Amino acid sequence: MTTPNPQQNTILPHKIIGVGVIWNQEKQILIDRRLPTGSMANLWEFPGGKMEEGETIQDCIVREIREELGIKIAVREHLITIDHTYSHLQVTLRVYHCDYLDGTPQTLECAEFRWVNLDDLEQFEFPAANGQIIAALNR
Ligand SMILES: Nc1nc2c([nH]c(=O)n2[C@H]2C[C@H](O)[C@@H](COP(=O)(O)OP(=O)(O)OP(=O)(O)O)O2)c(=O)[nH]1
Ligand SMILES: [Mg+2]
Repeated sequence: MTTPNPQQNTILPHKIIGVGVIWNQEKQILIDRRLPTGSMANLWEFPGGKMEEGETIQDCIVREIREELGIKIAVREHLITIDHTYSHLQVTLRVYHCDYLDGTPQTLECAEFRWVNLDDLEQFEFPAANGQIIAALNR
């Protein structure tokens, strides 16, 4: 999908991103740090990635979290959907609450990960669109 970019008068790619806010039994949230290469390098994020053809958003979130961290989760209720335009990409972040089920997180496709309390999220540097996710979690 593409969308006009009024700032540059060009066409930007548009990606649907499945994003999981993964809760453990201690009411902590799993965040990961993006790799030092590629777009938005080194920023913290909620695990997830691009939806592929033929999969549901729930399939996408389960798959991405298995690929990036090697853990099993269950996708629960929708939290928020955010449209955001970066300089190189337009994203629709479809964010769902998830329950941690099984497995020890590993840095398969991320630089590091951490279980954090909701109140501690503000200490980490996230992409610009994530301010709305954190605000929704605090409502
Ligand atoms: N997973 C995730 N992506 C986010 C968040 N906030 C945010 O702006 N994004 C953006 C960054 C990226 O442009 C896009 C996610 O795409 P990605 O590059 O991680 O996609 P992917 O995991 O499928 O990785 P790849 O195979 O394309 O390398 O969404 C967030 O909290 N979590
Ligand atoms: Mg990803």
